Amino acid sequence: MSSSTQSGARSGAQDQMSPSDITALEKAFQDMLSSTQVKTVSEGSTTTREPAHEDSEEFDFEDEYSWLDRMTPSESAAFERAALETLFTAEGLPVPAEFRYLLTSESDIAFPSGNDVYDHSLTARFSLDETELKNPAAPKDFFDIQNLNRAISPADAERSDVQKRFRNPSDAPDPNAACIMGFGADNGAHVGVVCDPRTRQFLRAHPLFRKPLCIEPHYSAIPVYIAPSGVHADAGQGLFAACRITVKERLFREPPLLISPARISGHIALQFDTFVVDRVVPPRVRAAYDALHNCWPASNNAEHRFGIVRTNSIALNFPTRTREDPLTGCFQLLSRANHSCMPNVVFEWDYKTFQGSLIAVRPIEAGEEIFLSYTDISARKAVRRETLQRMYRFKCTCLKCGPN
Ligand SMILES: C[S@@+](CC[C@H](N)C(=O)[O-])C[C@H]1O[C@@H](n2cnc3c(N)ncnc32)[C@H](O)[C@@H]1O
Repeated sequence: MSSSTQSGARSGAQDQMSPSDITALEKAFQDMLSSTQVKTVSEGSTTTREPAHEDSEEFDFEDEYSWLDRMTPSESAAFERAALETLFTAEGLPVPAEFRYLLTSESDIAFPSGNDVYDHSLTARFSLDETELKNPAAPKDFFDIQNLNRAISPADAERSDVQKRFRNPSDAPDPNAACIMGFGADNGAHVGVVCDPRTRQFLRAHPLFRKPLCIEPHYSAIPVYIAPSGVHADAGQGLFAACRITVKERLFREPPLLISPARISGHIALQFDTFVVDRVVPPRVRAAYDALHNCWPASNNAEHRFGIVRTNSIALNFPTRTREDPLTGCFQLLSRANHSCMPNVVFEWDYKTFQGSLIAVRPIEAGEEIFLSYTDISARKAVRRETLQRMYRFKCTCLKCGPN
């Protein structure tokens, strides 16, 4: 499966954008494409260009934006429509409804950072909205987890093994997961978040709250592809380098599909089905989430969807949470990386831009599988094996562990 085949349904987020938002976004995007300036990111205090390749002297625009040439006919059509739309606005004419999309149902085009409309770059100003942070009122536009309870019928609950294993009336309400919210563009959240009330307050104050979240670079320009893993016959899919990747290169950034606490009660676990189905997340996100791997046995959809969270979540450091009690994220691409105790990439989460990324820790050749470590690689083999078996249900046979 290639990364572009995963991006199925139309993004609800983009559907809901106002014509002026779309125009501004389109203009910024066009400006960015025609710009001769290389966009910069700051690493700590130093501002540096993010290298496409360590060994390339000049930034190669043709190469960087070659995905424009590789657009499918429907993607091109979407661009044409967007251009038309810009014309309508310039003429002061109402924009016909059929032009109100920048995205097609097949495309998943996101906007590289550095534009001045939705700037997700690391140099962008980051300031939490103080009024929102001080606002004690429970916002109306969030689901109260208690209200979702009714979505699980008693019959379903009775049948569910998850229910039998975890459900305990004293679990509710779970302080770790008292609310469910969408984070991302208005009326079309890109990220579904299960969190505690304090985190909810922080997220509401985040500069990107209700803004479209972007994927960098565009999916078709990301130097990885998804294919059956070579690590083990049962390992499912894996991520592979599409070209040579140099050490310290950041492969891509992507926002999570879903965020949830690492420790979660059975009461909340059972809500995952409803949560994902109940349109808390838009169709694109739901489809991407459902396509992820589940290593846990499941006899119904609730168990299956909870299994996906358990299989694919990566710890994210949030200002509201401790290292011992983190929130975790499931990612469309990132979560496809398999484990090795000798990884070739590390994971990095940036709360400011709301994106996770993979960074190469050594050169990776084209066609080589990309591996993350799911556990503490300084721990003894027996400890690593036990952790991986307990949490991810596989026996690691990487070079460091050996076959036995
Ligand atoms: C986050 S997913 C990784 C992507 C997954 N392989 C897929 O098909 O989408 C984690 C699951 O992948 C499998 N896996 C990851 N690393 C593995 C390895 N080194 N050996 C065997 N299975 C592995 C296990 O089933 C694990 O629960």
